[in-house]
Amino acid sequence: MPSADKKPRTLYDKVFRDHVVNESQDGTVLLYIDRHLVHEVTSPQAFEGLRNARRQVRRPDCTLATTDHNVPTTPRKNFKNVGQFVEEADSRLQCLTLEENVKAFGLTYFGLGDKRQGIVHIIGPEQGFTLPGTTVVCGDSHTSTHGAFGALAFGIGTSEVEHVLATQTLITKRSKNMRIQVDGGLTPGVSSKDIILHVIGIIGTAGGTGAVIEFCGSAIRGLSMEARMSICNMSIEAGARAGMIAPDETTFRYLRGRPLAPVVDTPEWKKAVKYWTSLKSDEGASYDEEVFINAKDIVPTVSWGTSPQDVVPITGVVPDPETFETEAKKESAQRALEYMGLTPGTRMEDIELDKVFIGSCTNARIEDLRAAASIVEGKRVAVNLKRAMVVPGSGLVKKQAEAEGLDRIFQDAGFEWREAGCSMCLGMNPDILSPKERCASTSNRNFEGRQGAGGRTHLMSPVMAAAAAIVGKLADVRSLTDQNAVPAKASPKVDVTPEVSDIESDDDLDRILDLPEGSQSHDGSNTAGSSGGQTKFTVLKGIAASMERSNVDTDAIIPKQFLKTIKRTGLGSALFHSLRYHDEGGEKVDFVLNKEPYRHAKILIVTGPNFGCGSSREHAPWALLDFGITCIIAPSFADIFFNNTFKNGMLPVAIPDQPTLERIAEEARAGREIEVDLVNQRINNASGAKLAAFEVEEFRKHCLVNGLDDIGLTMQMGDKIKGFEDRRTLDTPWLDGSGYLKKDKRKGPVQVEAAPVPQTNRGEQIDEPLDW
Ligand SMILES: CC(C)[C@H](C(=O)O)[C@@H](O)C(=O)O
Ligand code: SF4
Repeated sequence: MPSADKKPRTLYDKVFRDHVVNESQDGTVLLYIDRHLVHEVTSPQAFEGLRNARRQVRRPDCTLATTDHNVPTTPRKNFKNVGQFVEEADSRLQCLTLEENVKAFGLTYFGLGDKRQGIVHIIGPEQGFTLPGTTVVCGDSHTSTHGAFGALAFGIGTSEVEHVLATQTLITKRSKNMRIQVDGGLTPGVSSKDIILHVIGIIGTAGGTGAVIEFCGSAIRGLSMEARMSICNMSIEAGARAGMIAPDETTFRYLRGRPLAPVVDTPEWKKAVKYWTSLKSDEGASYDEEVFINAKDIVPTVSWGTSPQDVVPITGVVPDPETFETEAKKESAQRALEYMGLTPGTRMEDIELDKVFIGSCTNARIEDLRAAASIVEGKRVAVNLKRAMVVPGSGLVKKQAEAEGLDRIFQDAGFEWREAGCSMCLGMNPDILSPKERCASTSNRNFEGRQGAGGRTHLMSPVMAAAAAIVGKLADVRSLTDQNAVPAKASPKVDVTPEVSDIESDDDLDRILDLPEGSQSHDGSNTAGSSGGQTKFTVLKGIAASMERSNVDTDAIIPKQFLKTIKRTGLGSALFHSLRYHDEGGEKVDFVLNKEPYRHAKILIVTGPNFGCGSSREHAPWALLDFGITCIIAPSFADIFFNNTFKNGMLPVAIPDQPTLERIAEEARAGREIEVDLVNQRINNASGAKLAAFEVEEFRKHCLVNGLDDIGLTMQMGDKIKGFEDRRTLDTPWLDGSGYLKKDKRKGPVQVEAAPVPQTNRGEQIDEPLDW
């Protein structure tokens, strides 16, 4: 709740401050988590951890689970159960494991037989589970999506999933504040996906590292909630911890009537709206970084390379690596072009495609499908395409699209119309690209092998993907539509003079509370633990392997096919899989970890920045650990990866000074051992002479040196957490889950058999079978 303190604060500062359970002198914060989304890939090991420690889920009423990554998107007409439906054994095991866990721990679950199932980041907002001013986490990097509501939403690793399940809190630190202001009107054919691709093109995939980005400005204000979600979704591709947009009338209108939002026109709704309206940055709040963009400069944008920052206007050409500033950038562009099978100077519009994918948590909401359908209506998919598919983000999006006849439009044009899931966004399910196949995709990552080993991804907006499907090549949507008008359904609602107003008085609030439905679619008792538990890290001496790469993503550290395990161990042989092995099998002799003495490396030195970017998969540190590497030294790290390493008794050391890092790398290249002394925060050569000093947060060091399990430590703060929860119940009663769980006076919230919610988020009755 707003405090009397007058220091101007940002939106992020406010939401963060409202969730502090405890703050230590070194700035380590125990943060309360309001909403926890769970999926099958990043939760099995967390539930196993709970079982091993005999812990319960603290707040089942604030936890919502679904299955999305592994699920086939084939028709579910004959669906009986997951065991029969999911053919691939590892995928099946992961889905079944989630089902066992949600039953055992009493969680609400939308399984494959439930129309509310879908991609975790689509269903949270759709259900009203995601609310302004909340903290939202999920073992998934695109949790940033939920920031569109003015929530502080971020991805976490599996150890942190376990921590939240057990304690409903996380141990964290304050992030920096970054503001990206986009002003003016968007030109025809340009959508929110183009805004975010443009932004990432400017600030780069490490541009937001360590920061929470607040998106603001008239262009952002003019966007619908769904369009805002696409922007916040990809803040992680900009390296940020989270993305946020201040809630406004558009937000409140979207939330009206959602099953888990406060009921409209009740005192609770009024109280909630009043609080939500206070969630905006104060006049004069300061930011560590600011970027200003004129919306007029944004054109339909596509990616050419293997990083989301590799973007150009569709009217542009494939860039020449020689024009890049540094040797490292030249090399990485060269490598990207080789992988993508592209030649510098080729017009983007001349690039022929094999497949088109419209889907993913970035762009598989109803407005995305409407926009794409408006482009393909009455046309045919180009004959050169092997496949064009539309994968709605949830069962409810699918149902709504069918009610509007969008499925027919797509199918008549030659698209496949599929069931909800992550599908070809990352290919953990049967929807994948074959090697060298080129795909126009509305997803968010174009990393090597992302959509299938050897597959080539071009990122773009739904209307651009639709245009590409019709032309058979990357295409400018503007050439398929009236140049002077935004096609009726082709772009999210854009309002150059947005209807944003400050709420200064009770009259203003009343006006907001009276908002009509509007034109927007309505889509839609813990065992106290003791701390003890992990391997201690004090001094590590050993062989170090050196890699000369930048932006090494977690997909490269451990590709998706290895995420199907339900264990933490056994991933070492798959570490850096595509860098380490040939497609046909057999080791690549040049790769450092295939050479002696580096096969026995205990330390990894990476000379380029932003190691571990992309996905939140804790499988990345698990694979390094299983290989034998417990310390990684690099100029900088992506936030989630950095956190995940500590949770596994590993030490990431940031050495931003390039000459110092080079000195350490030289020792490694010479095959000499190095020594990482955490206690004294020094890196030494084999004979003990100092090569570098390094920084490490006090609390993290304390846990590593003493081998402490932070869940156990947090549980010792049970009283403080309980106190916070009591206050939360008074201040924001709508956050105690009531939608799917009933409360028992003695036991607190307990799970009940899921009865059909009275209404879907679009107002119709649900009559489909529910899982339980
Ligand atoms: C599986 C999950 C950990 C991962 C993520 O965190 O992003 C996935 O959703 C992805 O998009 O790569
Ligand atoms: S990015 Fe792709 S794989 Fe990850 S949650 Fe979104 S749709 Fe699923």
